[in-house]
Amino acid sequence: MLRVDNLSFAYQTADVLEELSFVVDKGEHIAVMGESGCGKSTLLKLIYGLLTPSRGQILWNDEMVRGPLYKLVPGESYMKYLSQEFDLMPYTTVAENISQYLSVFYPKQLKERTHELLEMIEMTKDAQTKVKNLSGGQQQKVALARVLAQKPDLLLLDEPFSHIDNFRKNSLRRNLFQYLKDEKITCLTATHDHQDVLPFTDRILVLKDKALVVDGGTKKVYESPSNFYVASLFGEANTLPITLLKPYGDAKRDIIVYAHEFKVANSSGLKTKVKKVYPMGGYFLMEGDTENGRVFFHSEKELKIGSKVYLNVSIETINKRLRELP
Ligand SMILES: Nc1ncnc2c1ncn2[C@@H]1O[C@H](COP(=O)(O)OP(=O)(O)OP(=O)(O)O)[C@@H](O)[C@H]1O
Repeated sequence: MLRVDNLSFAYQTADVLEELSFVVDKGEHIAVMGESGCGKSTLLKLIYGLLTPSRGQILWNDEMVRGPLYKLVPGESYMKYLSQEFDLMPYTTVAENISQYLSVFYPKQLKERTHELLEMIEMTKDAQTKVKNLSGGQQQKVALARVLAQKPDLLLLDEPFSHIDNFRKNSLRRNLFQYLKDEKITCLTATHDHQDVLPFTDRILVLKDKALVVDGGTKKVYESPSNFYVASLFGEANTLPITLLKPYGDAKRDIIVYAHEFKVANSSGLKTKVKKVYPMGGYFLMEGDTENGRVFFHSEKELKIGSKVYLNVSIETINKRLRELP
């Protein structure tokens, strides 16, 4: 179990994290989310022991994680950290990079393990290619395989798929997170991409203004975001006075509606004038004007700029959001 207690950290004089406390159970998958610069990477570096907390402590199975003031070589053997810089050996092969930390005294196991990881990252054909000749996305996959080689108990991933194309990203995510679940490897993933989060994590930590503002189950955080900042981590969201959607509602309350939760109708609902159209492949993201200001919504059909439509939200969604309001 990972325990973070009252953790604070400052670079020189600038405070980055203040009094964070949370616990992660063995085998849990956690997403660390928040706007750029909110301290996601810093938190992972603190947990890995690359930085020393200003206050508070980090414990893994009741053992204190030692920062660089106490250890010459940072990091504990039971954990691995995949940073945004891949830190590979460019002039050696993919297979050599992956097996770098495996024991040469067990050549059979070394070969099998390397092959298993090459299969996971779908790069068996590139085993003998030198890393310097790989693309950024391929290097990121090799770096990922390398941190898995020794089967860590705790894995810290910083934007692990940021360089990988969508086509391969999806299968890599499925392979990786299934493997981590099967092996009961605890994992914290810092990410901006909700597609890394919704299908694969158990819980979400949201950072804002140096603090941990949300610690909750993934489904709950997504379905009942506590505010607009949290909802925006999952895509286009809107904040609307409840009266615009439900005439008998409490006039002072706003609710959050994701763009995909609106249903477009020809009459009755929130009157909206179409302003902009963004083709998204399977649907159109629309920007519209209402009496309350700008609104984002999805439409299956391309709507004409300047046309008037009416937006509706299901009563289940409204009730769900109202229940969760403080
Ligand atoms: N080595 C450093 N020295 C001084 N300030 C730093 C250093 N590294 C990061 N910072 C600052 O600390 C804050 C948190 O940075 P961090 O990289 O942890 O954010 P992040 O949430 O991971 O951002 P991103 O999503 O863009 O990767 C930022 O304001 C950043 O400018």
